[in-house]
Amino acid sequence: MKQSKRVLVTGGSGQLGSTLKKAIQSTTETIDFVFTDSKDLDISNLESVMEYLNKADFDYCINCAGYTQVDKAEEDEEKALFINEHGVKNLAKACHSYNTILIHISTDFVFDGRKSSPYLETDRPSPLGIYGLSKYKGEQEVVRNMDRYFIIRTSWLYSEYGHNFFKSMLKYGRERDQLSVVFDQIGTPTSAHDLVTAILKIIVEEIDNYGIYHFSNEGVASWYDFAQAIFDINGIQVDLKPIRSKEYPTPAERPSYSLLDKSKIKKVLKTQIPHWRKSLEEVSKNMGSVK
Ligand SMILES: NC(=O)C1=CN([C@@H]2O[C@H](COP(=O)(O)OP(=O)(O)OC[C@H]3O[C@@H](n4cnc5c(N)ncnc54)[C@H](OP(=O)(O)O)[C@@H]3O)[C@@H](O)[C@H]2O)C=CC1
Ligand SMILES: Cc1cn([C@H]2C[C@H](O)[C@@H](COP(=O)(O)OP(=O)(O)O[C@H]3O[C@@H](C)C(=O)[C@@H](O)[C@H]3O)O2)c(=O)[nH]c1=O
Repeated sequence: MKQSKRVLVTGGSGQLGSTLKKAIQSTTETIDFVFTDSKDLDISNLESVMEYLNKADFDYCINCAGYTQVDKAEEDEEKALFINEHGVKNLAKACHSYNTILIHISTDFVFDGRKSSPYLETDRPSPLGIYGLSKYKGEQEVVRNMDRYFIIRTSWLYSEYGHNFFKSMLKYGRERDQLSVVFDQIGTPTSAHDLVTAILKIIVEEIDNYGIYHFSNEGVASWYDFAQAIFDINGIQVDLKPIRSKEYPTPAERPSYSLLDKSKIKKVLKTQIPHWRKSLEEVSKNMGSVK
């Protein structure tokens, strides 16, 4: 008889993968995790993916791998699609062949932001840029190639690991006297720790309501609000100026509104989700940056 669940993690050295690695150090559950990074397991190589899944009897695969550079993707379309579409297709096919449940992470950037109420899982994606398009195409490959999957769309992920807006603001806020941040893009920051908690709950409780889910922290913010809260909580004095997106031109257009409706995941996991401000205080404490 099988002793404990076996979980394969791809993209294990990125922000989400590192957060997951940290979280399992304090879990009391008997789950065997195998963390891989892009050198151990390149998801864009079908042969390697098949070989890896064949090696062990994995119950779950958590796909933390992805191409995540939103602006660079505009000039790097081929690479973004190779990882976020083709790579995810490989994982979906292999997971299907080896009876492994796939937990795949997607993004609020699959939406165009033209709605004015929180996006539901059933709303039609219409990405504005290449990154969002590549993530949407990846979602479609999962849906097309397998049955037992969770696609979790999340937004504005941050933590003490990897590259993210929270860490950029801590750096710039300390280096500069003045900063300008857009106030006309509205969404919700998500602590990677809270997302990991939800992912682990799916596995531990063997949730079998497969499908697409939305997950972010509770509450609403603009990037300007988020930056201001980062500075307040971390005791950083900087002159922060609210600006419109047109005053901060970027290669990729971002959705002006990308709030995610989380009713479905809260109901299925029978859980509450912390407000983004509360989680920001936690992550700031972990970072050791609170004054
Ligand atoms: N960051 C955010 O704000 C949000 C992220 N997401 C999604 O969450 C997921 C995790 O994001 P996050 O942790 O922030 O991203 P990171 O960029 O921090 O990590 C992604 C990881 O994927 C790895 N990777 C890239 N290409 C491959 C490949 N071909 N095979 C295997 N691994 C590969 C990278 O490794 P290497 O560095 O060696 O290339 C990196 O470690 C992504 O799918 C992303 O789209 C969703 C919403 C918001
Ligand atoms: C650094 C900076 C950014 N901005 C703006 C640019 C942009 O519109 C917004 C967010 O900036 P960033 O480029 O850091 O974040 P961005 O890479 O757009 O973040 C996105 O990443 C991908 C992976 C996702 O899936 C999304 O959910 C989202 O988190 O803030 C400023 O206005 N001032 C600044 O000083």
